[in-house]
Amino acid sequence: MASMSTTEVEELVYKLEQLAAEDLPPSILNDNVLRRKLREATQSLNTAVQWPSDSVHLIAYGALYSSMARVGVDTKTFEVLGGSTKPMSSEEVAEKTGVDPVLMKRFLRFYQSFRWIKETSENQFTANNVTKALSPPGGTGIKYYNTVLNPAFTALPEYFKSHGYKNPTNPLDSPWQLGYNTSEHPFVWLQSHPEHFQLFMSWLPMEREGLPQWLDMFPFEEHVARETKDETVIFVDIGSALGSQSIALREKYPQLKGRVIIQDQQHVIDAWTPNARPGIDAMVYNFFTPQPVKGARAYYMRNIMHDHQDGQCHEILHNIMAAMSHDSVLLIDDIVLREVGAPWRSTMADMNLLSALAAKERSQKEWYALLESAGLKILSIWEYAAETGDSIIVAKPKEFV
Ligand SMILES: C[S@@+](CC[C@H](N)C(=O)[O-])C[C@H]1O[C@@H](n2cnc3c(N)ncnc32)[C@H](O)[C@@H]1O
Repeated sequence: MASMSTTEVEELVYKLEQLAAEDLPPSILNDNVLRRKLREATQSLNTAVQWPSDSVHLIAYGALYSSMARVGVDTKTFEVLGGSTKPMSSEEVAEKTGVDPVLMKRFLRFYQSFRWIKETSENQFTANNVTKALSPPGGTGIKYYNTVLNPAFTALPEYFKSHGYKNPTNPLDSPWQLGYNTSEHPFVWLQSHPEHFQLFMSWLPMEREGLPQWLDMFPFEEHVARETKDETVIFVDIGSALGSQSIALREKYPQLKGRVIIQDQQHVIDAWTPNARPGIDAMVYNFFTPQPVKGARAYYMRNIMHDHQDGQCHEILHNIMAAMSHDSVLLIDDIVLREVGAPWRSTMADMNLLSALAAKERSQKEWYALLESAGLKILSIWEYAAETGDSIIVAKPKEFV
């Protein structure tokens, strides 16, 4: 253990306070590695200095954070503060949001204590990076988790107790069904709950906001789309939702020749239609049935495999493999869990999948085992966001390698 004198620790505290007093400089914010190191080091230190009752309170109040964030989003408190160029008093925020001034004062006191907003002097508040993250469009994430997933999260203890602490593998008997008192699969349930479906669709494209994206790193044109013609199908986005990654691909390579196709269930394609983009074709398709688009350059799935157990993944993969040609690659965009020291963003995602779909994130070993057993060979894995372990897994049927 590094030994530091009391004076050295005081100097460190002073330096950290200086650093935190203003917005961090671009030299830190734009350096992903340095930024992550600082985040992790301060988090470890923060944990190490907690008194026992701090730890209990910070963890036990989890439900309150979610609810209070939701209140701030619903009342537009974060948005109002984020939109102001100067600090505001609680009365001013109350007037703009229509909240009782006494209540607003209590809200703002709470938010500043957790550093979701900044208190510049007595009764003067301003936005910080967290306030901005909770303002539109990011506040959608708060609504999504608070509305759609909290019932499943809340059901976890009772679910595990009543299921003998066995690893859930049946998507029709997961914490979701207990929390919602339903027997339906979540993807079916969402079809008859428009508010929840809308939140799901809105949140998906924003989930990785601020982190590096796969197209920043993966050389798509060089690896997948060389010498294409107008009629070449270059990208089939299977289970695309509203096509965020197909849109990103078109924006990154506006000159690229060839067709981009999104595929999803009927109600999702219906939601896409009013916002359809040129250069992207939409198709209703159930990935448990034979893939109708043959010989595409890339079959891409983001966050699809992680929604399913291995048996269902095999079905989906075999449907794709039967459509692939020598020139085709499979691109799986999912988390590859680190064997040691998995980051919290990836373990949260894993518990989220467990709660909603009795599904899971996979480690590198699990990915190799899954794809090998389906008859695929992994050619490479490109980790593009160390914060989450998000990666592109490039694979081909063994007979084409
Ligand atoms: C977790 S979302 C991922 C969406 C998108 N790929 C993304 O990363 O933003 C899963 C998607 O799979 C779609 N889906 C679920 N079951 C499907 C099926 N049987 N056939 C086609 N799509 C399906 C859902 O409608 C949803 O859009």
